[in-house]
Amino acid sequence: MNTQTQAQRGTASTTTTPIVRVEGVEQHFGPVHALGPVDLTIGRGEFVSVVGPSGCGKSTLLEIIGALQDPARGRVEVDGAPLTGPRRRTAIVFQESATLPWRTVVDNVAFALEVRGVGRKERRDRARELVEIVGLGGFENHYPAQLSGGMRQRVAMARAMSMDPDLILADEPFGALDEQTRMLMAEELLRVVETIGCGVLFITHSIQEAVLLSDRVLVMGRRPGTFIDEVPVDLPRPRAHAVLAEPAATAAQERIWAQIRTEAEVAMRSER
Ligand SMILES: Nc1ncnc2c1ncn2[C@@H]1O[C@H](COP(=O)(O)OP(=O)(O)OP(=O)(O)O)[C@@H](O)[C@H]1O
Repeated sequence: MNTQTQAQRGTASTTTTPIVRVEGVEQHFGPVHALGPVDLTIGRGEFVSVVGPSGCGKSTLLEIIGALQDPARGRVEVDGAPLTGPRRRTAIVFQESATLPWRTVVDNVAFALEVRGVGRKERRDRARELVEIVGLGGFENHYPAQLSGGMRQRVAMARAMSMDPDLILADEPFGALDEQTRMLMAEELLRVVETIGCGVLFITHSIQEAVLLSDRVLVMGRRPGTFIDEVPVDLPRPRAHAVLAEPAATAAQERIWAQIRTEAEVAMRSER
């Protein structure tokens, strides 16, 4: 896949080495061939989404790139080096990212900095800045139980950002939120990613969300998942929801839907 254009667009680094390079990656769980083989390149500062039917292997791919599981076959390079274990600058955000219930919002965000040995004053200052960025200003001293699900997910996002990530791996991060909060969070994420310029691998079931956020959308076929289409999203940035009405956005959504429709139908029938 040609990611040169996106790699050059990236602001996080002067080098054009992609942040992620995956070659021939496969996963098997006993007799279950869960994934691949897949190849994938993510440029620096590039936002890539993966959509595909339930159970096709999307989370498996993300977990392999996050070093949460080893692939059965293939190679993964992050930031130009073979992946040997979890990386400090890879931030992972899940649907139900855990917050620490006994810590306030600001102390939850400061936690990753604390683990890295950053001094108390510096980490609190940085955490307050991030809390502000994700729109939780005024809630610094609240505890997770006093927040809505959407607000807790913002805490998780701020904590991920506190790690100064060059790569964010997000697995349905807004999947548990209501539609309205989800839309607001997607715009928030856009703003954050456009500010820090890191690479993103984003897994979603929402074609609309994928088109709104991404430079490219990869469509995965049913299990064992391989990429069956790559849809570039040629829309200017910064973006907001209004861009979804543009012809380039509707064309991209229709193309993606046409690709996954058959896959999803077959996958659904085989689950029955
Ligand atoms: N640890 C495991 N042991 C056995 N099978 C697994 C394991 N993890 C995943 N699988 C199987 O591998 C396949 C791919 O799973 P994965 O979670 O990656 O799919 P997905 O595309 O993320 O699904 P969804 O969209 O429903 O979240 C599924 O059939 C799943 O049941």
